[in-house]
Amino acid sequence: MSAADLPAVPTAKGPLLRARDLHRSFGSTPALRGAELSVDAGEIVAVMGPSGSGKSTLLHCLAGIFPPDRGEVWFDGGRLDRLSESRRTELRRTSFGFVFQFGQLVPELTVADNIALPLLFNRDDRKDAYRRADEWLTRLELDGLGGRRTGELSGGQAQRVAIARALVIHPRVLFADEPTGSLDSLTGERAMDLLTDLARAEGTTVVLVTHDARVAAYADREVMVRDGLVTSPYPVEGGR
Ligand SMILES: Nc1ncnc2c1ncn2[C@@H]1O[C@H](COP(=O)(O)OP(=O)(O)OP(=O)(O)O)[C@@H](O)[C@H]1O
Repeated sequence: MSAADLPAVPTAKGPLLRARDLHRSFGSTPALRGAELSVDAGEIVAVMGPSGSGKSTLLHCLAGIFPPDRGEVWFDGGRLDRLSESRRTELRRTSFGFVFQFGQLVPELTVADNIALPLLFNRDDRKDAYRRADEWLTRLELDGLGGRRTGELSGGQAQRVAIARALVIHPRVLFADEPTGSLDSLTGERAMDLLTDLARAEGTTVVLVTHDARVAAYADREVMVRDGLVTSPYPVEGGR
């Protein structure tokens, strides 16, 4: 899906991703209570905040994993929250990459299979998909590991495979939720070095949820979520 398929485009230029007055509850538990966030193209933004403050829910709404109960999500000038479930799924497959803390790789498949998978889902040529997977293996310092099952990898290697798999489609936005949460600090720093260097080289926008200030320090900008609201920096004039 291209941005042209999204509903009416009111702005020629503006943030790539924007949340306006997002509300989302789970049963009687409010997770978001009017969250606002704007992210420019190419920006790396860290979303910080205490446990249970609504960070992951904000990320899930921004990525169209589920729609908010109320409020708006804009992507590339179009209303993401108004898309059908199937169009949101397609957008995630073609334009967004994801790195989570755990369990994102398919353990029965090899490292190369895992990285090529998003390309194969998008019906890319098989040979080309594996060639590109190979390139990303090198970029993530995983040379020689393409034939291994992902269950045989160290935590740091597995997380770098997950980063390669997220970036192989050249996503417009990379969503990362506690990407180093299961790693020791040195291994986590190496993963963050690679993630942010590659995102900057590719011009990929990154929304990074973390409670770790050392991880957030890799971002261009930090925002704080508290009690379902983005409290810092507060939205300022001109749409930010
Ligand atoms: N699927 C769900 N079902 C029920 N409640 C949920 C669900 N997801 C989130 N919540 C609740 O919504 C609130 C916000 O959760 P969320 O996971 O967004 O916070 P978070 O800041 O990412 O927390 P953490 O840092 O601990 O991952 C919490 O009270 C949480 O218990």
